Amino acid sequence: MTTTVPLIYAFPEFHGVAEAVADHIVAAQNMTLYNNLAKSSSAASLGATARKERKQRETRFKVAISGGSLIKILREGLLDREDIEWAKWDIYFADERLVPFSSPESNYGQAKREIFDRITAEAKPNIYHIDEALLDDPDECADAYEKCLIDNFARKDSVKLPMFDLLLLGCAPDGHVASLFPQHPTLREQHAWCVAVTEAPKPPANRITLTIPVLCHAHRVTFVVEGATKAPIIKTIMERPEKGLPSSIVNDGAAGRVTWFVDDLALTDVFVTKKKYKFLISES
Ligand SMILES: O=C(O)[C@H](O)[C@@H](O)[C@H](O)[C@H](O)COP(=O)(O)O
Repeated sequence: MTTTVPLIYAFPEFHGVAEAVADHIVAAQNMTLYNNLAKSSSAASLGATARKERKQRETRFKVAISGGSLIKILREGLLDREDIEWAKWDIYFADERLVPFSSPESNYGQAKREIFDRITAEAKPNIYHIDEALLDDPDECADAYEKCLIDNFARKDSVKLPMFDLLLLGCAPDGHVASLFPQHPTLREQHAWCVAVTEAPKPPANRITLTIPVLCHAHRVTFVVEGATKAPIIKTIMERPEKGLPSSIVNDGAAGRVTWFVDDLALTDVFVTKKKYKFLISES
């Protein structure tokens, strides 16, 4: 297993993190839209229709988000900003809990109430959520969501894995990421883009999740982690990658493309060894 020096954005006081995460997201948005525009304009060999289609597809910012406390941080950081081009965003879910959207447990439901419904921009982002009619059939639900990804990431153009421009992920105290749980068989999935999770150790038991290959293939992966309850797991992820926790697998698998936004409390246990880390924003 490779050892990498994690990039950690560390905050002595967490109230600044929503803004810092938002700055990071806007930088990623601008870079993606600018680069993709340049790329699609130079695709001169394509026919006019193909060029138009490709341009429409490529000049979008493709983001996947997980649930939990991340949603509130995104709401705090993103809603008041004017430099977010919501109309060019395609928002997917890294995982979803199979409960009605009206439930407080629903990732889409929470994101809708906290963020999507409050976007004042005239042009809204495209939101890709699960099919609520398939809640009782986890496999069908996962297959349908994978089909949605295939349609939008054009597997027919021999795309082997979808490449999100940005993943925004939380990390749970047990080290699970999206809905990939430690030692759960879904962790070993190598081919599917999206799978059903049943008997999840954290309720609700039924979920769907993007798989490790998809998470590790993203252009940029961002973890946002706060609170003292996360301190032990942050230490384990940073210092014991051989334990193979889901978050460690993504941290290693996307090495060089991963950034962590971690508050002071969650860093308590690694501060003693902080010289090992590259702190981009440190204690000043
Ligand atoms: O649906 C889920 O369970 C989430 O997507 C999950 O992966 C979440 O990101 C972590 O559990 C962290 O959640 P907290 O930030 O709320 O601790």
